[in-house]
This record gives sequence, C-alpha cells and structure tokens, in this order.
Amino acid sequence: MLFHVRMNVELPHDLPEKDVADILQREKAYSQELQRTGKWRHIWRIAGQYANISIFDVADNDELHQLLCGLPLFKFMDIQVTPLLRHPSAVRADDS
Ligand SMILES: O=C(O)CC1=CCC(=O)O1
Repeated sequence: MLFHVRMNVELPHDLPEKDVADILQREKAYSQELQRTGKWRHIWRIAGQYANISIFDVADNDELHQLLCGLPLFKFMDIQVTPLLRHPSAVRADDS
C-alpha cells in the first residue's frame, strides 16, 4: 500500500546542540535504511520549510504506524498521512 506522508518538524529551541546532532544523525540512518529496503520510496524537502513529503510503500496501516513511531524525530513531528491508490487515468504501468 502506498501512503503520502507529510512530516513537519519542530525542534524545541532549548534542546542542547549535541542532542539535536545525535537525533538528526539517527534520523538520517533510520530513514536511509528504510529507503534501501524500498519501504520509504521517496523523500522530498518542502522548499522553505522544515518539512518533507514522503512516499511509503508498506504492507498496511499497522506497518506504516510502526515505522513512523520509530522515527527518532517522531516526538518532534506533526505527521499527516494520506493513503494512495492508482488513478484509473494513469498512463504508466508503475510509479517508478
Ligand atoms: O528533515 C526532515 O524532513 C526529517 C527527516 C525525515 C527523515 C530524515 O532523514 O529527516
């Protein structure tokens, strides 16, 4: 199942710099590992915002929930999820 996920990040201003660096390093490693598995298909920065648009390809809602809850930045994020399905007018056989 494909999901469009928007993640808005808001880090507390009083979070110590070394904690921020640690979280961001772990976030990058976690995200890149999921991208390598194909579960996190796309990640795009939203211009001018500390936010991204991502596409996940996972088995079901439960798997998506588990993956999102595992994000090191999870507690600092506002996450909006939109389930996707193929449009009947799409001309490509896949979305790669
Ligand atoms: O920077 C972001 O948009 C938050 C984020 C999600 C995965 C990642 O590496 O950073």
